[in-house]
Amino acid sequence: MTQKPQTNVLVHANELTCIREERILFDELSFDIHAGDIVQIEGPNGAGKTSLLRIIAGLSRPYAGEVHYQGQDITRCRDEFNHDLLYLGHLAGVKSELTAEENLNFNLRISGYDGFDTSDILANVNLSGFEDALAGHLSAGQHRRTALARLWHTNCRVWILDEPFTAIDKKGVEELERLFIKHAESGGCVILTTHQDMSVVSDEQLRKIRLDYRFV
Ligand SMILES: Nc1ncnc2c1ncn2[C@@H]1O[C@H](COP(=O)(O)OP(=O)(O)OP(=O)(O)O)[C@@H](O)[C@H]1O
Repeated sequence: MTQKPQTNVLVHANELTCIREERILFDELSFDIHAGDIVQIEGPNGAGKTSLLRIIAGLSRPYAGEVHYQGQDITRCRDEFNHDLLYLGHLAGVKSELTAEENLNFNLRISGYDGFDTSDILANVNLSGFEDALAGHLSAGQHRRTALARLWHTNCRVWILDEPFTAIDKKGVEELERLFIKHAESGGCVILTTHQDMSVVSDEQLRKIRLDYRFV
């Protein structure tokens, strides 16, 4: 089913149903995500938050329903959607055998960016002096920051971030929150999961979509 797009709806979830191991995680779930939205998918462990993010990102298929990007089913505008999508999963896509700088370079290049001063970008995430450290030798928080560094340099409008604050210290979380606000204000959207409360993004700026663990 193709929906008529509202002008500022970026992502539309249309009656999504997800079943895992014979358990219905969510059923006929629909929502719109607009330009300017910061949306937290919340719910207890195992409720289906990561499953929902992966479906929105087109990484896995729902049992039923579709995801639309700017009015088109994402299975029919995959190139355009992927071009505008930045997905950061649990495992964050950081290679332990590469340095922090090599990881960032790699991630920027596969997203089509080249020739940038990566040391400036790493400075944004407090990794100055660690450019040449192997990611495998970094602390958990520094490892995560290596993955997050690309957020400071992307033109992608849709950010889907699975637990971006994991292992990040308080100041780092606040910097990320400010970046989310800036991104939303410039016409993008952020869809994230976190078990932490946010302190910079206000209740008015944050939309929540709740999933509850179901017993069937
Ligand atoms: N590919 C899969 N195959 C089978 N079961 C899966 C798969 N992916 C997720 N599940 C199951 O679906 C349920 C929801 O998992 P999911 O990772 O989406 O939850 P979550 O809400 O993100 O949890 P958490 O807060 O712990 O990260 C879990 O019971 C999980 O074991």
